[in-house]
Amino acid sequence: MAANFASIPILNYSLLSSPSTRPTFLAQLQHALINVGFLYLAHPPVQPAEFDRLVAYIPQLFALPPAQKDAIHMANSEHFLGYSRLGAEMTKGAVDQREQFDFATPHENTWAEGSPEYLRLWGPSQWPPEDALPGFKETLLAYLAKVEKLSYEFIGLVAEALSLPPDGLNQFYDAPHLMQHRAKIVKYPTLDDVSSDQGVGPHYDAGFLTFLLQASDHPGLQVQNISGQWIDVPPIPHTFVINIGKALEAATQGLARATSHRVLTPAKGSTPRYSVPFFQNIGQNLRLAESVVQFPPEILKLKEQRGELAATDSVNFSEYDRLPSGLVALIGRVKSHPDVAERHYPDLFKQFFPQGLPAHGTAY
Ligand SMILES: O=C(O)CCC(=O)C(=O)O
Ligand SMILES: [Fe+2]
Repeated sequence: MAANFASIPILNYSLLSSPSTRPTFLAQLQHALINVGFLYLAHPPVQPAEFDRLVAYIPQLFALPPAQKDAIHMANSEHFLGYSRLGAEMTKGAVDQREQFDFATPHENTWAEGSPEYLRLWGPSQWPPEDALPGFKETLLAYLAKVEKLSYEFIGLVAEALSLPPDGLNQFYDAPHLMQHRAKIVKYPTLDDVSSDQGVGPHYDAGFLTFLLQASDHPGLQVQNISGQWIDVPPIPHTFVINIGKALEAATQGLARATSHRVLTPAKGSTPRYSVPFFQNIGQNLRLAESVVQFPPEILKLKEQRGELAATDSVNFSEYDRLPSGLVALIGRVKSHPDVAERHYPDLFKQFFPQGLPAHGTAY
C-alpha cells in the first residue's frame, strides 16, 4: 500500500459486527494509523438522529446574547471550561478566527491543598441557563457519553490493529470514574466577518484519539500528507473524523502517526462552519517516557516503509514526555488561555508569561 496519501480512508464500523469482515476493518485501520493518521468512521455507534439533535442546537448556542456567553466565560473556570470569544487564540504566530465553548465529560474534582496543581485541571463544565437553551445540556451530555464509550472501544481496536492484545493500551487510562475527556463546540465565521483565512492554523492534537464531528456542510478541514501537501477532509454526514494525537503517537513508538491539520475560514457569502471535536485524554499521573509498550518487530518495520516525513507546516510540538501527562496538559492550557491562567494558576502564569498578559494565547 502506498505510504503517502491523497485522500482520507473511510472505514465502515459495521464491518466489525461479523467475524468474516472484522479482519478487513483491522487491516484498513492499521494502514490508516501508520500511514495517514486520519480516518473517517462511517456507520458509527452514534445514530444519525443523535448527531442531528446536537447539530441543531449549535447555531442557537452561538446566537445566545453576548452577556449570556460571557457569563460562562472560560476565565471563571480553573478547569479551563467555558466560552472563548472570537480570536482569543493564536497558532503559528497568527490569530485563529474561531469562537468556541469548551465542555467535558462529568468529573468531580477531588483536588486538595498539597496535591499536584495539575490535578485541579479536571472538573465540571459551565452550562448556559436551561431556559435559554432547553434540552441542550442533556443532549450534549448524552452525546459525550456515547463518544466516550466509543473512544474506549476504539483504543482496543487500535491495539489489535497494531498486533497488541485488545487491552494492550489500557494502561494509559485510570479507572473510568477518575478520567475526564474534553470537547469543544466551534464556530468559524465567514471571511465577511473576519480578517484572515486562518480558522485554526496548522497543529497536532496533543492527546490520544480525537473524534471530530463536522457539524455543517463546509470544506475547510485539511491534513498534511507525507510530502507536505494539504489534503481536503470534506464533511461526510453522520461520520466521525478520527485522528491521532501526539500522546498516542508517543505511546505507540511513532507507529500511529499524529498528522498536522488546519481549518480554512469559510468563503465570503458562505455561512459559518461548525464543528465538535472530542479529545480523549490519558491518566493525569502517567509519564509517557516511562510507559513504553513493546511491539512485535514485524509491526515496527512497517514504519520504515512509509518514508520520511517532509517538513510540515506545524510549528514544533514540545513533547515534555518526562512530566506527568496532567502537567503537560495544564501547561498547554496555560499557554492557550493566559487570561484563565493568570486568575487561577498565578505561579505557572508568571513562569510562562514573565512580561505579563499577552493579547492572545498560543499553544504551539
Ligand atoms: O474544527 C475542526 O474541524 C478541527 C478543529 C481542530 O483541529 C482542533 O480544534 O484541534
Ligand atoms: Fe486539531
